[in-house]
Amino acid sequence: MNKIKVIFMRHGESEWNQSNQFTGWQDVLLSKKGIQEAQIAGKLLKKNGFFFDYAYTSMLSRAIYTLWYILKILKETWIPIKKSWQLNERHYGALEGLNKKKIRSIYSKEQIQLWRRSFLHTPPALDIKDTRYPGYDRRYITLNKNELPVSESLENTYNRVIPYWKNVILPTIKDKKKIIVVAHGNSLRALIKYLNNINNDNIINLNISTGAPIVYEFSDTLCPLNYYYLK
Ligand SMILES: O=C(O)[C@@H](CO)OP(=O)(O)O
Repeated sequence: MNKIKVIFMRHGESEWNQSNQFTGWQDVLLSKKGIQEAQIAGKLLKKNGFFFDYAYTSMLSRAIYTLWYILKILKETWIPIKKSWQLNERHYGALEGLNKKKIRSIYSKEQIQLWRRSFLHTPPALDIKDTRYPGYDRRYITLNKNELPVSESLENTYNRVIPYWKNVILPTIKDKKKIIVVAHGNSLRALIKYLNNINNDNIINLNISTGAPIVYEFSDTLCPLNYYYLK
């Protein structure tokens, strides 16, 4: 059986990963370590003979820059790159910008863990008058009000990522194109939940590392088989 390999990758470490702040849709840059992770990932992909016809990423700089570093190393900066808000990190609502450890003085560790890793719990919402509301960001100008989040559970994230996977990414794979998807911890958790049929209780245990390429293998009829981190 001829396996189809698709690369999924979470962006390299961001400045806010480093300072331990909730990030979500806030557009922060890669840290120095994050840039190195992206470059190492590019070299690893090159060494393992990967090449791409098409790339997918989010509207957020940390994912876009990660992809650029990889494509630069592969000498494939010329391939089409499709950037979409559906691949963005989950919106972290009013938590965006706050320190993940410091909020333990306000909320219990268990509550924070449910917001961060459960499927159904939604972090406290942003007020739409808040300057962090994505409606004020020009890059989301084409989104209607229902699509602009004020906070998202993993379920809400899943509900935008999976239709995008089915309607946009999958047809490209069916068309025999080699693809790479550079996205975020929670948009990728949603995607892997779907592909691996992980139930709502078990998804709490799935974490995705920064800057590490994941090889996802599909059968020639596009049935999800398994995945592993490229070593
Ligand atoms: O802050 C975020 O946007 C994400 C990813 O860094 O955090 P978490 O690991 O809590 O989902």
